[in-house]
Amino acid sequence: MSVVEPWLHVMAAVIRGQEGRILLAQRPPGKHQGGKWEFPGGKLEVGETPLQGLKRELHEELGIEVQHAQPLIKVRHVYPETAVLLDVWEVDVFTGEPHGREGQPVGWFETEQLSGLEFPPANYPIVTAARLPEVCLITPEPEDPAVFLHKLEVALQSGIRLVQFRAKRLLPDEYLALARETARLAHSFSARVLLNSPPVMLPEADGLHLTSAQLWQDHDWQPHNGWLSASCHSREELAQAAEIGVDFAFLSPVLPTLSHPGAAHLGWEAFAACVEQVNFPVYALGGLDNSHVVAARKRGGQGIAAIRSLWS
Ligand SMILES: Nc1nc2c([nH]c(=O)n2[C@@H]2O[C@H](COP(=O)(O)OP(=O)(O)OP(=O)(O)O)[C@@H](O)[C@H]2O)c(=O)[nH]1
Ligand SMILES: [Mg+2]
Repeated sequence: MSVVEPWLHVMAAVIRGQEGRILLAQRPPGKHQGGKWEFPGGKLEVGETPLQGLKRELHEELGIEVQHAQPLIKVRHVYPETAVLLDVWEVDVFTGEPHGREGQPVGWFETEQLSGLEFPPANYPIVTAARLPEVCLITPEPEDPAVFLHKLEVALQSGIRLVQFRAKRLLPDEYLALARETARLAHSFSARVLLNSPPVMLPEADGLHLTSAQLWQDHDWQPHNGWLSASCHSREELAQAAEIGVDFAFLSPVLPTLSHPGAAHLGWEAFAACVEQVNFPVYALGGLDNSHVVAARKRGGQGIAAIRSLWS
């Protein structure tokens, strides 16, 4: 990311309503990026904290009072006219009926409708972050397929909506057969499945996940369908993931893990510093469970990913 100072600090909100629908506004025709859909918000004023600025903007533009909000993602983007830092928060509790107080059209959209709308160019990673859940299950090495699918169903019943199918010891045909079953079962819960380094990409998968070694291979990884994600363990790997155009990443190990007890880990401070340098969502991974979601969000992360703590 090029360093252009000063960044114009803009607060913007992913406002969640009933059934997770998201409130968008249309930018007035005469303004920068006019006519496009936006996450409501505006410029932070001198002396305001980000949360104060967010609350003020949403009151001014929509007439709502924010009751609860937490950081979702920060995106830096350089337009020919201005360099913006979009500081995006997720608002899940508010009072008042949102309406366009400045005459701008507003509407509620399903997350799946977002990719079909026209946004300012800076918004692509925000749309990804809005579509991704806070928690991602990474599957443990499958032993018996029937037992594996049963445990996967239990996880899906408990609310898992993103699964990274990881199976390093299966033969290619076994991998693909179980990956198809995993996608079929996950889709019946409206959950999505990323395939971790599959022998070939399957059309029924929702994304391709790369190992950190694959990041450095001279290969065009962009899948025809779905997201591209990657495993990273350092700033260098995150920068390389940005270079090849991943949609999001997993950064590990954040805390000590049971599988590698004595190994070095990043800690939350280094996690936050690494996340700050990229413009895409990053899941914290390593020694984490559901209770760490808030900590990950506070450090700029999308949420947490785990194997052990999310599997029965
Ligand atoms: N609010 C908002 N601004 C965005 C988004 N995406 C994006 O590139 N921007 C850019 O961020 C900048 C600040 O936005 P703004 O026009 O809402 O600022 P504001 O509410 O304070 O308006 P004002 O200039 O009338 O006081 C603009 O250059 C806008 O194009 C988005 O999703 N939401
Ligand atoms: Mg605005």
